[in-house]
Amino acid sequence: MEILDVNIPSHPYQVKIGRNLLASTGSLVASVWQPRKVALISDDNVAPLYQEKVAESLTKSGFTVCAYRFPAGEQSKSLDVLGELATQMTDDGFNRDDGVIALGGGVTGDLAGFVAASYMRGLPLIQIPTSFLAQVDSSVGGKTAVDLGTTKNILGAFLQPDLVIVDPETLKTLDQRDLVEGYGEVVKVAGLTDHDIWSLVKMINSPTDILKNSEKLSELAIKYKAEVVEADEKEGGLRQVLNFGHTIGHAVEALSDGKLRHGEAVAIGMVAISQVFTDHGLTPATVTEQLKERLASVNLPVEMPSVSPKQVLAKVKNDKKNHDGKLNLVFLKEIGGPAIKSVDLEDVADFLGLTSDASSH
Ligand SMILES: O=C(O)C(=O)C[C@@H](O)[C@H](O)[C@H](O)COP(=O)(O)O
Ligand SMILES: [Zn+2]
Repeated sequence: MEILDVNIPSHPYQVKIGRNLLASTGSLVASVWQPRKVALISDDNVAPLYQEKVAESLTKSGFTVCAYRFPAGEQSKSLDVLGELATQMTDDGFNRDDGVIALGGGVTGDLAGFVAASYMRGLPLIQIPTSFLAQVDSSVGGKTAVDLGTTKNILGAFLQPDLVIVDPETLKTLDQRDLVEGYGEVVKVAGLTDHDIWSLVKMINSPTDILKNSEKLSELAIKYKAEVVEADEKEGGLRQVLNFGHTIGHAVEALSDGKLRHGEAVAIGMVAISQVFTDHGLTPATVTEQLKERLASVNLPVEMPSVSPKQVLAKVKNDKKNHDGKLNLVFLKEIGGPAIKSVDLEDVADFLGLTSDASSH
């Protein structure tokens, strides 16, 4: 088992990575929590695969498990589903002595995380990510949220988990598209940091390669993310780099009406923003080409879908990285060299080339 420390000063915790760790969930959870009642939250894809096994292990270690499930998909990251889960927890008598465990992919982590953050103003949380996207990115760092209509992650809270358990065996049950979308976030980290992870990414050319290297990729991606959130937990500065590709990515994801997965939209968003900065002479063309080539090598989408630039612009202007009338855009000066450019909101359309419905990047 690999143990990574996330040394956030106010809330340090560990990420434990190892094959078949799900079977030992009870003892792992017991290493950070006294026996208590736990809300074990999964979607209806993951619940039939792992909920019983995890519940059994927790019960053996003295926990009382209430297993809840919700319909799979981004549309469940909603206030309605949040309310349904909280209602079940109220019916089952949950209070502040209890805890929430998110068992599933990115949607589950964000949703169950926000249930934990908001129920009685905060219950402790443990993340057990079962998708590649959640393992390499969303389970670490404490972002929790739901969407409002097509506006992504607009209601949420920072709640660091007490423990993250990563079992790479769960990736074997993912369909190819789910595996590959998570890899979009890995390429993001590789672009931001270079070093070992970019060297490994350069050798990956198929979903099989992703699966073979998933453990090492998770370890490297989580190590980098831990360093960033240790330095800037609440995204006041450095953490914004983790949003590389997300400004345009979130916009096209929201406008795709469920057709694009998060990691796919981020792949499109990284190439689009990188091309913008290449056009402005701030990102070398070779960097944009390399990003595009690495993403396309596993069949991630890299071209903007046909969406109205006006609609993209409206979404982009609503971005969380918008401060004091300026939008902070993350770009790469080189592989491993992220930077942030603040652009006045009134200049964003010109800067991004989103000026008319006839043109888009
Ligand atoms: O953890 C972060 O910080 C990130 O930005 C990671 C992103 O990959 C992730 O998609 C995050 O949830 C986006 O957050 P948001 O603040 O842009 O909603
Ligand atoms: Zn993301």
